[in-house]
Amino acid sequence: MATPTLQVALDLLEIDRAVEIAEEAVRGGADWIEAGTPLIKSEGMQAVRTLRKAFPGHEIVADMKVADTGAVEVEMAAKSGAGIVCILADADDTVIAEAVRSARKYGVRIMADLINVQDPVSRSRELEALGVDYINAHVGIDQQMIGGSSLDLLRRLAGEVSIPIAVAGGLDAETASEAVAAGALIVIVGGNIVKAADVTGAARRVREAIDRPEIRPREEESPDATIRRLLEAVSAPNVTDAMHRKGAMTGIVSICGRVKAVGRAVTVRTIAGDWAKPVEAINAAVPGDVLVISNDGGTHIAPWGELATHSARNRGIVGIVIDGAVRDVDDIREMGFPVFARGTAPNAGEPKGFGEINTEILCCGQEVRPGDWIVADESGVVVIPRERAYEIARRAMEVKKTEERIREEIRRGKTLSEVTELLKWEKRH
Ligand SMILES: O=C(CO)[C@H](O)[C@H](O)COP(=O)(O)O
Repeated sequence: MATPTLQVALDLLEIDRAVEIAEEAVRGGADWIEAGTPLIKSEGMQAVRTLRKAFPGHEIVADMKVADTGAVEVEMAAKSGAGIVCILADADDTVIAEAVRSARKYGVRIMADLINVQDPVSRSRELEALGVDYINAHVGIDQQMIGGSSLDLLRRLAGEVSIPIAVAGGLDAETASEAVAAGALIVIVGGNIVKAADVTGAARRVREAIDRPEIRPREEESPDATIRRLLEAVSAPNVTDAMHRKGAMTGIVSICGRVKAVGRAVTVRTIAGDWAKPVEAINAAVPGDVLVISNDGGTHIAPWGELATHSARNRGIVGIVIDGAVRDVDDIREMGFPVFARGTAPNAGEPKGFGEINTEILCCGQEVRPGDWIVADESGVVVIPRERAYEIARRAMEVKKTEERIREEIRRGKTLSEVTELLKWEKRH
């Protein structure tokens, strides 16, 4: 069996960082170096030229995702030093044919990216007939966030074409190994190498895994369990970043300091000083839920205290969020239970029974529906609409991973604005 090729995809915006990361990835065993589409869009063909110069002994892949003007775009990449140029498999046959003619003229190869192709098997056969050199079974980053799997796509292609098959899309050491076992000859890894603090270590793990391909039995996980696992691993700031800075409640703080709550919302609407519905809602919850109480934002009278907290904890509720006040703060702090509130007040009011359980509510400026996901930590409380929970959990994990590499570069001595090239990316008016 041929040794599989490891291609590291530099999906970054800054060429200097890309070169540094590529050097580390090569030390870990990367063979081919890809100028990722974002890097090419940010830096232009200069990205390809710089990589060509920095890595004279390595194949440079230009992920142009060519959709039109096949000849000229392949020529640009070839003249800048790419040995392989990526085009969109979905492009019209005229574009593919022109790209192939140009590739033959300039001595480079063409990789066709199957991203978003409706019938990948028959399109791959057509591409082979058109002279494409490699097929890339690729599920894009946005598609991965809603559960798209490049391994599933790859398995559909196995044995259908005779040109080499590459695979890309969210691969890590384990899935890369499975991909080779399923027939991939080129394994393309982006985020799970380039976002790691230890890029060399991450590349080495993938290298070792693809050199010993195997299919490991995978434990099935329910969608809710996946969402919870991911959200428990990220912070409330990671989540709001993933939601384009949306979803955060305002004017609410953690009563117990460094605690965290992740769960589906059981919602309660009541009036200030009426603690009947909040306490009744404990019975409506299942283990793992978070109670979210809209209490008219009143901070002079508390609908929640230590006995309710005690009862909620017994029920398996993992957190309380109150658009209002809480009391018995000393006892709750001793319990270390995640309670988030606008403020504190010693008086409790009366159990009158106004309001409703599990209807849409407005809590600290955010709409919350029953079953929406809540992530609350010392930075604040964020609401994730239930229908986007899987996607946002995946995206929040990507935010966290991106920060790992930035943190590492700051640790090595760069300032944050240097790492992110802040001045360059200020919005132009
Ligand atoms: O082409 C790409 C995105 O369009 C990426 O380079 C490719 O998906 C590999 O990156 P990752 O491993 O992060 O998915």
